[in-house]
Amino acid sequence: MGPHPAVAAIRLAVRRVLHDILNDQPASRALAGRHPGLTAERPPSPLVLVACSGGADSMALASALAFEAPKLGIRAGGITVDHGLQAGSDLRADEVVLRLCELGLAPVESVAVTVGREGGPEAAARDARYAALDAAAERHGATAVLLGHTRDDQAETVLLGLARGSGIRSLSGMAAVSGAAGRYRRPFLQLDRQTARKACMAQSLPVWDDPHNADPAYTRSRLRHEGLPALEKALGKGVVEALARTAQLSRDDADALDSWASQAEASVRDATGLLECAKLYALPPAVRRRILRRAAIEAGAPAGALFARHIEEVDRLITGWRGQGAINLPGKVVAQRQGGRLVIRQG
Ligand SMILES: Nc1ncnc2c1ncn2[C@@H]1O[C@H](COP(=O)(O)OP(=O)(O)OP(=O)(O)O)[C@@H](O)[C@H]1O
Repeated sequence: MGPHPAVAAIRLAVRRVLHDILNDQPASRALAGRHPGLTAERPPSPLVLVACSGGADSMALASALAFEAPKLGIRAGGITVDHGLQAGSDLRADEVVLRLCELGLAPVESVAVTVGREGGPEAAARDARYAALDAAAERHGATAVLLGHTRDDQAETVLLGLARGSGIRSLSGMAAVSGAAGRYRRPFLQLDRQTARKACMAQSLPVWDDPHNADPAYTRSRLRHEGLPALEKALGKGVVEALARTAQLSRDDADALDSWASQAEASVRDATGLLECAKLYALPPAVRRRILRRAAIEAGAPAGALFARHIEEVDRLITGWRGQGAINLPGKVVAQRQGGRLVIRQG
């Protein structure tokens, strides 16, 4: 008898990503060159880490990694991050370490982090977590780190972007591959949360439900427990899948527009490198605003603080010129129109 369908599904998702990781590896000769002790025939086997919170998604991911990696000659380890936000979180992290070891993963490590305040509690925890995962990947020489985001997480991310009124880049949600040198991989992005949970049950894997996930103080939690169920009730069950598809389509569109903007940028600068308003005016708004955004960031505006309304205001210097004064942007950056040129610089 084959494995439970949910277990088969999580394993297949992980197997595909492991194949991608192997295909993305530099040729064995190049590897052996960097490790002089090794011959071209025997490159070191790559290490893939799973980032595991102990929740159903990442426990399912860990179990599938432990099952699939050895068959492909890949070493599989795990990292759990202790955010220190709840009493006893250190004990919980120890428990996750134990479970990952029981799955046969090695190395397994728990990393304690200090969560700051910047950007709110969710963003601060995320920043601290990724910094710790990056450091762990470097320390262990890992080729990749797997994250347990599911299709449901993707749908939530798309909805949050939609509600913020930001552009298609934010509707494109999370990438299947991201981070430095494509370090982060999300094998479950096409898989629903229920499947991950069922796979844990079928394998008798104990899972931990993060109370934050159910805490109505968190926007994402409200969306998960109230927003999406209401949408499903109104629009039908396929809404999560459709939102995930929206993410993929938006990503392709956003990539195309970004590359259009990169190409167009050179053609709208004068000999001294300043942006020419008439040439900017002739561009489609989506391309023009991308160029403006990039120029503002280049001048020193922090990307995270630069919102659509800022760029719209700068855009009005081009499309609605009536002698406006300088526009202040985050990071003490100032945009102003001077004799048919747009000057964006730190003031
Ligand atoms: N404390 C942690 N330690 C290590 N990795 C984590 C931690 N928290 C989250 N992650 C990683 O980030 C992914 C997404 O986390 P998030 O908290 O958004 O989702 P989740 O629904 O709680 O996931 P899970 O069910 O796996 O806990 C997780 O699947 C896991 O890979």
